Amino acid sequence: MTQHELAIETQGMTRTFGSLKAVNEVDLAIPRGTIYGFLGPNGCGKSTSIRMLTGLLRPSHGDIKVLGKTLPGAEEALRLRIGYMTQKFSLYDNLSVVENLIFVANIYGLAGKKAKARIQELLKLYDLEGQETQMAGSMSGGQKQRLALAAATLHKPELLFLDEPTSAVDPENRREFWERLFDLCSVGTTILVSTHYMDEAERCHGLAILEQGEKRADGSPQDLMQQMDARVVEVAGEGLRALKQQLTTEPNVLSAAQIGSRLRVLVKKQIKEPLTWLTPKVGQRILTEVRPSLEDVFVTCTGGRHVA
Ligand SMILES: Nc1ncnc2c1ncn2[C@@H]1O[C@H](COP(=O)(O)OP(=O)(O)OP(=O)(O)O)[C@@H](O)[C@H]1O
Repeated sequence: MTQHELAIETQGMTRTFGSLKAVNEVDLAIPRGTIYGFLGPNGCGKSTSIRMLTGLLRPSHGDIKVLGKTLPGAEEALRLRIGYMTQKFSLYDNLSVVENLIFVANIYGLAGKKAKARIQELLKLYDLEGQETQMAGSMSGGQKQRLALAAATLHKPELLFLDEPTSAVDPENRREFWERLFDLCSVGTTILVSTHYMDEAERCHGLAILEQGEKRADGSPQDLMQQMDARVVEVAGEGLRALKQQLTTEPNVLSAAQIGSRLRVLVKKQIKEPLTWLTPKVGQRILTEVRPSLEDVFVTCTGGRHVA
């Protein structure tokens, strides 16, 4: 892939805080026009990575190219080309919906008729008509999120960074939000979104699994599931809590987690016949090999240390 087709390219991107390596030697190659996810638990370095890629934080070392420009150095040139929606609602609670949007428009040098027209367009697009004069602080989580997305995209950025954008909204609003992201993507916007939700990560074209500042895996959700280093077996029957305790002591079992009335067991790939291998360990219970999920990939990549 040529450089022009990549929205983001990093080699060895690293950021330390004292002795802590918050982001450690991360390589990325994110194609333009895609939705790319950072999946990982709290503290794995998602926000720190995004802050470096937006030019807000200097890397300790490593090469970063965003929309073909080198960071640090091109912050000002990139300012109008990228959008950033932070983890916390970053607009003014005591300004109205329209006042917030006018404020953001001014930051991007948009005023007068042009600003007014763009704001009207956004109010319609993000379902905020009728709420123009409402104080942002009094809006629901879903409405605030739509307003924040309107603000982050007001200047029609080519590249949009979203840091855990849906942590404060319910499943229905999350779903709707993702539909909006695909609308933006369909008109050419590249989106980098961080999340700790598996279902969100599964919607991305590509994703990186991050843990303790390091990239553990990278690829499309489908490829990651297919190439996983473990096989998945579900066990149905009695006494699953005790069985779980027993199986997690096995070195070849990466994890065993109960899902309803079944125990989902991840067996290392070096065991060629997981069903045969497990049979003597589970007594009369019923075994079925099932297809991996992204959550299984995540657990496998992180060595079973994190169970979402
Ligand atoms: N300015 C800072 N000074 C010191 N340590 C920091 C700073 N910013 C981040 N860290 C540390 O770097 C690590 C990565 O933090 P980061 O915020 O990037 O994680 P995250 O994956 O975004 O998690 P979360 O979702 O909880 O924000 C954490 O251990 C955090 O405490």
